[in-house]
Amino acid sequence: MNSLLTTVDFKTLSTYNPELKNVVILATGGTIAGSGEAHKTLNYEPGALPISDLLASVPHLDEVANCAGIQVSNLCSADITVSHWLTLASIINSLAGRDDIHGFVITHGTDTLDETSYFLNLVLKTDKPVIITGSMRPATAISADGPLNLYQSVALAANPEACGMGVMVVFAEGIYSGRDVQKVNTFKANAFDERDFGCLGYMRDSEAFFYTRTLKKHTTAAQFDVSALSSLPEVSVAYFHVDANPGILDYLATLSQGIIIAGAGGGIYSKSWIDKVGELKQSNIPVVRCSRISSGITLKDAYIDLSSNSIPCNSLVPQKARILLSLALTQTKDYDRIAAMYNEY
Ligand SMILES: NC(=O)C[C@H](N)C(=O)O
Repeated sequence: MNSLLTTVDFKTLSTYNPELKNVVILATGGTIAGSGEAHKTLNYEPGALPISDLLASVPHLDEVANCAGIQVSNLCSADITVSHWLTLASIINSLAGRDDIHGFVITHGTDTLDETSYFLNLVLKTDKPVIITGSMRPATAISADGPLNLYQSVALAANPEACGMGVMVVFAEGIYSGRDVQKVNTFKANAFDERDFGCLGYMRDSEAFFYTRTLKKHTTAAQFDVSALSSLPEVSVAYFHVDANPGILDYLATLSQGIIIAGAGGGIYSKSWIDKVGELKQSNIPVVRCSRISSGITLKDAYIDLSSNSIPCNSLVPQKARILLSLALTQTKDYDRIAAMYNEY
């Protein structure tokens, strides 16, 4: 058993209130734990402050839930690895079985938060709320946005309405699905949105207002089980552009068991890439087509899928299509089965 699990004991909290729900906070780092000069939001150290400081910075948090923190890592989210994902999945899947734990919040850097959200959405085996949040301004900045994001995430994690909704992201008073959330601005505090679909709802103070839910499979309905894995099949992303060298695909094939192409328009690429993708199919390296455009869908297309050599991604962005292909490859290399997953998830 992971030694971090034994540290979760709500009754030892000086503020413990038996009337409230119990929420576990898993801290991974990011700007929400960043430290620097108050007026410099560009130059700071991400992942510098411990979870205890983050919790202490949120007034009235002990009125919405009893919170126990676990420091999983403390780094910039560009340094998150599959090993961190497997650790998060294993901790949450283990703790979710406890009757005295009602929800989870993960604090995370915003730059790869969309990827961690989708991965966990596919591999967690719980209906209990799992909320991911972060901040755009470091904890030490003027008008730091982390404390409100954390306050509202804990409130949502303690809210029974959030059960069974899949992994969600709370950011700048919006509630987003882990499947569709994407970062849409490099520096503004309102940095997240959902591909084409708006958001699931809003947070106002500690109250949640839901308006919609995702129809795609997740958590307890998903078929993926990573509990026995220490790594995932390697999948790389190739970005297509005018006159792109098909040799890139040859190179990626030496590193990868599957390849995602971020194609132009509806996920297309040149004849030289079409030929190369055909060769990859012969070599048993599945290729999934996505678009480098951040909205719309990528479907089967007579021009590009001449002999069904590639699998269209439906509506996932390349970095999320990569996660699904990696998980799919833990079960199959069959093109039809993988294609079905891109419609289900
Ligand atoms: N706003 C942030 O959290 C950005 C930071 N570089 C990270 O992803 O860790």
